[in-house]
Amino acid sequence: MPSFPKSTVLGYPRIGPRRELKRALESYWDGRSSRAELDRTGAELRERTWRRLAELGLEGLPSNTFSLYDHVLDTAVLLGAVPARYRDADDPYFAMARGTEGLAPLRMTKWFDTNYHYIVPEIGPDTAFKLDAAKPLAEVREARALGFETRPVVVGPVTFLLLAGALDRLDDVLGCYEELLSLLAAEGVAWVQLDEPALVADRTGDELAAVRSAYERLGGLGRRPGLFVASYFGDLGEALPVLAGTPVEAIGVDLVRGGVPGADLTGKTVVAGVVSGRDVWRTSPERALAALGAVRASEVVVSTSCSLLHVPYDVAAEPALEPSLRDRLAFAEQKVAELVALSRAGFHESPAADPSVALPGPVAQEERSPYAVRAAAQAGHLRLPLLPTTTIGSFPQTGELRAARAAVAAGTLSQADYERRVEGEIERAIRVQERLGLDVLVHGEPERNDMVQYFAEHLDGFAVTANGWVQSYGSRCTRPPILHGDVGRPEPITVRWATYAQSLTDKPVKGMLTGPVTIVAWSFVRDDLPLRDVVFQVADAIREEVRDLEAAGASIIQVDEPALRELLPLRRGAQGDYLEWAVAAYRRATSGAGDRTQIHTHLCYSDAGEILTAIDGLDADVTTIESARSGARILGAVGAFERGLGPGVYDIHSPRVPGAEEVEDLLRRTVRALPAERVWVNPDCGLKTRTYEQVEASLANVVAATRKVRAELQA
Ligand code: MET
Ligand SMILES: [Zn+2]
Repeated sequence: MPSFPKSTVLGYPRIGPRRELKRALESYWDGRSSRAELDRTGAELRERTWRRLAELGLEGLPSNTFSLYDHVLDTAVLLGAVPARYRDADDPYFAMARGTEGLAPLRMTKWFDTNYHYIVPEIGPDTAFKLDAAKPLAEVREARALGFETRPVVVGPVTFLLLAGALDRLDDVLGCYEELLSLLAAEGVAWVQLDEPALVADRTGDELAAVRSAYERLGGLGRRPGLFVASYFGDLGEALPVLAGTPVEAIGVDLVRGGVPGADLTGKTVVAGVVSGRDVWRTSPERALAALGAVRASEVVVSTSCSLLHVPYDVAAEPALEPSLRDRLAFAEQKVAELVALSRAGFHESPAADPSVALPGPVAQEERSPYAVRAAAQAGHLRLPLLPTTTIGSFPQTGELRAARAAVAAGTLSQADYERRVEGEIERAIRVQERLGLDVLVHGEPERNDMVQYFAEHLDGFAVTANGWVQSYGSRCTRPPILHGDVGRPEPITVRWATYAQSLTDKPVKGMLTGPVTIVAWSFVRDDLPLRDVVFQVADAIREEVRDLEAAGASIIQVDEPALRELLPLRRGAQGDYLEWAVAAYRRATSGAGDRTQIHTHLCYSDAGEILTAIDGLDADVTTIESARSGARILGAVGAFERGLGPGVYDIHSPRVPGAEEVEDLLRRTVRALPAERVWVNPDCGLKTRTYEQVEASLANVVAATRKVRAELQA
């Protein structure tokens, strides 16, 4: 077996330094450009990446890390797992990813504990696997034509099947992997990378046995490339000795989140992930070298802890960042330079020390009164009808508003003119809600580009980037803020908009905030501080905002935590501790509110059932939660929930307008599962991605259905 190159990355960003792929995809989807043009953009981005990695001195270049949408979907195509209903679509790949007129897309969910979303493969007992190796082979050849030998990267068989909930199909799928390895060997490929991140979560004995048999079988193949099994996002734990006992030549371990393997791995190459792929901070050479030195193996390769897909491209594209912060940052390009330095001289310059912060101490936690006391105080004050109707916060973000924000940034629109437009949007949203007859209104969030970035822009201790885009799914990217210092709230953030909205109506308007866990989950956070302390500090800033909203007259304040589930540790053993401090942070942010102030929270993902106890622990007076999209499955689990609950009756992820009967049906199911006095009626999530036309028609049906069910209950 040829030896493994001295330095490598497990994967690289693919959206393009200026989101070239996003533009090419969206223009192709809209019919403004051809497939050939899209493919040309893809080829340019791949070439650019290989050239840049080689220029920086990286030895082991990956291929097949590019994707037009998602690498898990690519793997499904590779294995022939395309459900029959998509095969006749004009473009089956994008039909699976995005749906067509008559065809819903495949399900999408979050990739382990990241904010990247993958397409969930649909595999049944009848799925006929059949290898289609066109993509990895084409990329190997394309790179070779440019003078680069590459290592194709493919999702491994165990992770792929676990994500699809179909590990029982292992034998069938392994036939395809064997065939792939033979083809790659015939192509002259020296190494292949099989990604098995699922091995860093708790696995049963049967699952570990599947790992053993899979890699014994693939390893036993006569003519094949070297096998590199990559794990990431945590420690391999029990899976390490299992893998080490198979004939695979190289094992990738995450030494940022996991520990240095205690076992002696002589005979294997260890691809040591010492440069983090999950944050934006420069690597401490001392720590990296110590970890590299402690690995006992035949060869040690310097690598990233996971694919660099989860970080932006280049710090050099951020001239506006403060120099003292910029010097501490490493995006993908800088991380590659670190790897090369670590592999060559075994040393590189230490990053500047992080500034010290005043970590929040324990607060004398004021607890709110018991729910019954609060509920009575709120009922007397709010005087809401049975089955109150509300929405989740955002109203449609119009193109004009986005253009206005860009114009402010470009200096062609004054701040005062922009603020007048925001007020105009608030007024529009309030009028629409009044006309529809909703009971609890929202201001519509027109001032927010994003529910986290907006707060980051107004809090001390955060920086926002100009080009720091990270792929979230398909063509969608976010720019996570960077939490780098002491978090503080220099002045009220949302109060003026909330007050303006309330001045327009007699109905209650909810104050609208993002919770501390979500702000931290969707930011790049300092790696030298315990996450818990950082979250508490953010909680204290939100707490001040809650108090100011209350003082300004808000009778209802919503604090959203849609990312509560996302930070849940992959190993069960660590989950309890996390949930405890996450819940404590939420309560710290909200417990300053008086009994008469109704606290709402909002969560949106289909598997909320798993953390229902923690959601209950948030102690919010009202919880709105996604339900319609997942066929109201959550209703089976929420019967014991003792406070207000609004399982969504309108799936806002689809442009479809739900009929009044459909909403009525969902609502009837809800009032059968829960006491009617506790039920709220609302959509699954915010309305920002919808049009006013869709929203008005849908909400009219929601209100009509509610009135009907309400009248029956009161009869
Ligand atoms: C992803 S949860 C979104 C909540 C936010 N208040 C909104 O309505 O957009
Ligand atoms: Zn939501």
